[in-house]
Amino acid sequence: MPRLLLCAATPFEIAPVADALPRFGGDVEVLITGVGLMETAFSLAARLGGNPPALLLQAGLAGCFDPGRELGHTCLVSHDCIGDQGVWEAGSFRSTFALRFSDPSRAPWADGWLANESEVLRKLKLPLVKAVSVNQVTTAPEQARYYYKELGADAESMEGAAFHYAALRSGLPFVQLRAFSNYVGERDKTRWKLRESISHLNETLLDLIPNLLS
Ligand SMILES: O=C(O)c1cccc(C(=O)CC[C@H]2O[C@@H](n3cnc4c(=O)[nH]cnc43)[C@H](O)[C@@H]2O)c1
Repeated sequence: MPRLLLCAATPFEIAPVADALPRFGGDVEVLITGVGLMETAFSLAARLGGNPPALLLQAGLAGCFDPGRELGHTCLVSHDCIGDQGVWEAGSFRSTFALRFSDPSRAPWADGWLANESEVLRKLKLPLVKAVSVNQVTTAPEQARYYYKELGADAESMEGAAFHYAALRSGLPFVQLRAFSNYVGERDKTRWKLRESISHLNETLLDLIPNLLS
């Protein structure tokens, strides 16, 4: 019975670790959730409804908002949220919380965030960042400015919030690990650090997993 569920949106992001699974002797199970919030939420709900593992780990690439941060490096996500659920109106964004469609402090939400308060996160020696999850990869500068400067997010992904939500609703400890593959808004893939970030992500995972299992 696996003790750790390793989730990723695509098989490419975690291929080196998936190939090395036998070294964990059956303790690690891989779940490829698909890209985006909806597929991730459903995959996790379906898997966790059965025989849940003791710990959830999500690994993947992310866009980076901070131009001073070096691409390729890994970080852990302490807080995630849904960035683009709401409306752009008169030049500014109003979330469904701001529109009063729902309560930003109703569990598992805390002030509009899905926070990871797990002890396990603080024990790992990696930078902690806030992240925003989106359905549409950000290209508009005013939208990027809103996520970075107003929300205070450092990272952008398309699955993190669904993972935090499913883990919090299931009451399971969890860790979200991301490697910065690109600066948010950069659409020229030759300027992404795909190879380096996937390789760093997987090296970090191979270090982290034995720690998490010990
Ligand atoms: O083009 C390729 O060869 C390739 C190989 C592996 C992965 C990719 C991806 O594009 C991964 C998409 C995945 O990564 C997250 N991501 C990465 N950058 C961003 C971003 O700027 N904004 C939002 N999400 C980003 C996201 O979670 C996707 O699922 C390509």
